[in-house]
Formats: sequence, C-alpha cells, structure tokens
Amino acid sequence: MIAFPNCKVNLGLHVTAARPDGYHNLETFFYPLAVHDALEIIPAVAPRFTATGLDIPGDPDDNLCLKAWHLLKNDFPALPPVAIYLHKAIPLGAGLGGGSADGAFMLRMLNERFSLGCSLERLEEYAARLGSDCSFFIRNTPALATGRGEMLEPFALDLSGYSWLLVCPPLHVSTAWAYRQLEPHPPAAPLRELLSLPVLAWKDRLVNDFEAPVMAAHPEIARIREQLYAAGAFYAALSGSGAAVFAIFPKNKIAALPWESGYRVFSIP
Ligand SMILES: C[C@](O)(CO)[C@H](O)COP(=O)(O)OP(=O)(O)OC[C@H]1O[C@@H](n2ccc(N)nc2=O)[C@H](O)[C@@H]1O
Ligand SMILES: Nc1ncnc2c1ncn2[C@@H]1O[C@H](COP(=O)(O)OP(=O)(O)OP(=O)(O)O)[C@@H](O)[C@H]1O
Repeated sequence: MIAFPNCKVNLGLHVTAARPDGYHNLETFFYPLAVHDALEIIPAVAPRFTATGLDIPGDPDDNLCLKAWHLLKNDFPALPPVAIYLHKAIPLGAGLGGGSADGAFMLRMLNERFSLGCSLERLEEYAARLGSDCSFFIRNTPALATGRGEMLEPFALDLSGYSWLLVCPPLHVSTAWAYRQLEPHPPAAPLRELLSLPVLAWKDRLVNDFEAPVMAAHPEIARIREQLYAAGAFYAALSGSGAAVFAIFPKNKIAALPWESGYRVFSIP
C-alpha cells in the first residue's frame, strides 16, 4: 500500500501560554499543501525502515513511521510487521510538519490495510502521542488548532483559487529553540475573525509569533518574505517555526524569482 503524505502551513500562529508539561498552548490555522513524501508499507517478516531522498538526521529507529507502527502494535498485538519505504521530499526542520505527516499517514495506512477498526478520533489520539502537529494530518483538512496543536476544529477556508509558492532556505530551525524565544501572550484578535477577512487584508494583521525571533536570528528569512511581497504576493509568512516561507499569489501569477542555490522552491499553481 502506498500513500503520499503532504505538508501543512500555518496561517496565523499565536503562542498563548506555557504549560506545566513543558509544551505551549497555541492558536493556529493549519492548511494542507500539495508538497509530498511517498510512503509505502509491505507486509514483512520483521519491521524494517528504508529511507531515500532528503537526508533525515538522527536514528532511523526514531523515525515517526516506525514509532507509529510500535504505537499500534502495543494495542493490537496481532499487527503484522511491515517493511516501510519512505521517500523524503518535504524539507525537514522547515515548519512544514513533514515528519508529522509521515507518522499520521502511517497510522491511517496500518488501520486500513490491517482492518484495525480505529475511528478517526482514535487515530487522532494516537497521532497526538507522536507529535503536536501530527493529529491534523489524520483528517488532513483545513482546521483551527488549539491546545498543543492537537485540538482541532474544522474551518472551511478554501484557498485553492490562489497560487502558492513555498521557499525553503537551507536552514534548520529547532522547534524547541523557537518556542523558548517567545513570551506567550493572548492574541490581539481572534484568529477566525482575521481569517474571515479577504486575503489581501491579511498582511500585518495575520501574525505568526515565531516570525520576530526566527527572522531576527536568520535575516535571510525576512529577506525571502520581502522578496515575495515585492513580487506581488497577497500574503507571505513563515510556516510554523520556520525556516520555510510560503506566499499566496493571485491565480497563475507566481513571479519567477532568482533564488540562491541551495534553496528548495515549490510552486503550487
Ligand atoms: C511550530 C509548529 O509546527 C506549529 O504548527 C508545532 O507547534 C510544532 O509541532 P511538532 O513539530 O509536532 O512538535 P513536537 O514534536 O510535539 O514538539 C517538539 C518541541 O517543541 C516544543 N513545543 C511543541 C509544540 C507545542 N505546542 N509547544 C511546545 O513547546 C516542545 O519543546 C517540544 O519538545
Ligand atoms: N518521517 C520523518 N521525516 C522527517 N523527520 C522526521 C521523521 N521522523 C522523525 N523525524 C525527526 O523530526 C525532525 C523534524 O521533522 P519535521 O520535518 O516534521 O520538522 P518540521 O518541519 O520542523 O515540522 P513541524 O512543523 O512539525 O515543526 C527531524 O530532524 C527528524 O529527526
């Protein structure tokens, strides 16, 4: 069985409070975008993980795909071992939730392939144990998120009438570091109100709290956003804790910009 985990971007992100468990409460809007990994599972004699494409740092045993299998194996002892093949194309440490998407798609695939009978709600609970961003990818539809990012409310905002550009400089921003830079505070205006404004009105209103500290540490990221606005973007912002910057352009009006070598750029017309 094969699936194509996609990435997400955050439209607005407020970090509202530090929590006793070391995490933070946030308020954000998750929007799925069509930049994909490829993930295949094949029944095997023992669990096995093979990765190609972009390099994934760290121990392969810590990969969220394997972690997802172990999580379900714990509650479903009859779950057969699988060989997992992951082709990684979603940039890592970019705030695009690529690892989270792989983990969530793995849960969905195992549930379907081996008829485990888990509801979407139950899969979301498993996903939350893999990572804060992970639950979103179970339904994978636009949603407002609160709590650690795992409390989801569908929010029907269709942005398919625009063209998107995703610009990923060769920088890896640590999510834990980014959270430590912030002074949590309640948002000035509720996110759902801001999202209801026309896209053209979002600039300077729809804020990602990570932008100030991340752009101060990496001025290159601020320059990317400036270039995107100068090229006619309706809205441009950091995704999650970065380093990816996304831009929303009028349909089929994405400017061809001379990005430096080493940048990964994805265009979604
Ligand atoms: C920045 C975002 O991408 C916005 O969507 C997410 O909040 C990050 O979610 P994620 O990568 O799934 O994060 P996790 O793997 O759960 O946590 C990584 C680290 O980020 C910090 N973290 C994460 C989520 C959260 N709500 N509060 C936090 O403080 C914690 O230090 C944690 O140890
Ligand atoms: N399947 C996976 N793909 C990518 N990274 C993974 C995966 N499984 C575990 N990881 C670990 O997670 C780290 C970051 O993953 P990810 O690509 O989700 O980061 P991110 O872009 O910062 O996402 P987020 O928006 O969740 O913060 C990697 O450095 C890697 O060590």
